[in-house]
Amino acid sequence: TKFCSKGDAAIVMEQWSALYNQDASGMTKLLIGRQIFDSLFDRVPAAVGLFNRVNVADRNSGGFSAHIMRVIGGLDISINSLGAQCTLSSITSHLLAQHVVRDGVTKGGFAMMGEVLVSSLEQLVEDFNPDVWRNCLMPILNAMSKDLPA
Ligand code: HEM
Repeated sequence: TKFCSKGDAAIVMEQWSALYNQDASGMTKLLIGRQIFDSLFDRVPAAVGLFNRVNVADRNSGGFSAHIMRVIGGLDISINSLGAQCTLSSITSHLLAQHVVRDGVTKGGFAMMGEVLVSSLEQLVEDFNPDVWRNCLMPILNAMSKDLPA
């Protein structure tokens, strides 16, 4: 299997930046993130409880909205670093460290997040190619979760 070739990375970065860029309003970014979390929670209702600290009980609250923006921001800088291996690996190891300390966060949860991202982005990105996106998202998510429990 070939993981995220330069050509794949270029497509993903370009398609991502068409969706998530400086012209997209904060509200648009929040809606993208909310859709991703809603579909994660639809598939894995048990995951909701992991986010009690950030007021997941009210998904429109400031606390949960701010959480969504931290996550989507982490995804954004990761995708934007697909062409820069060193930068990407320092970002993913930082994100890994931020998750290792959270009880209940698992590799399985990240695998599910990968599927959720692909199916949500499919509806938002023009000319979406799921294989290309998988090739590039999986290494990011795997690196972010490599020391988590299964
Ligand atoms: C695209 C994948 C993901 C990215 C980029 C991401 C990014 C982040 C970021 C930036 C934070 C804030 C860290 C901090 O301020 O300490 C965070 C917190 C957290 N993440 Fe993730 N995350 C991802 C996926 C997941 C998944 C799949 C789970 C669980 C199944 C998860 C569970 C959590 C939890 C429980 C917190 C702590 C919330 C709190 O502040 O109480 N994350 N994540």
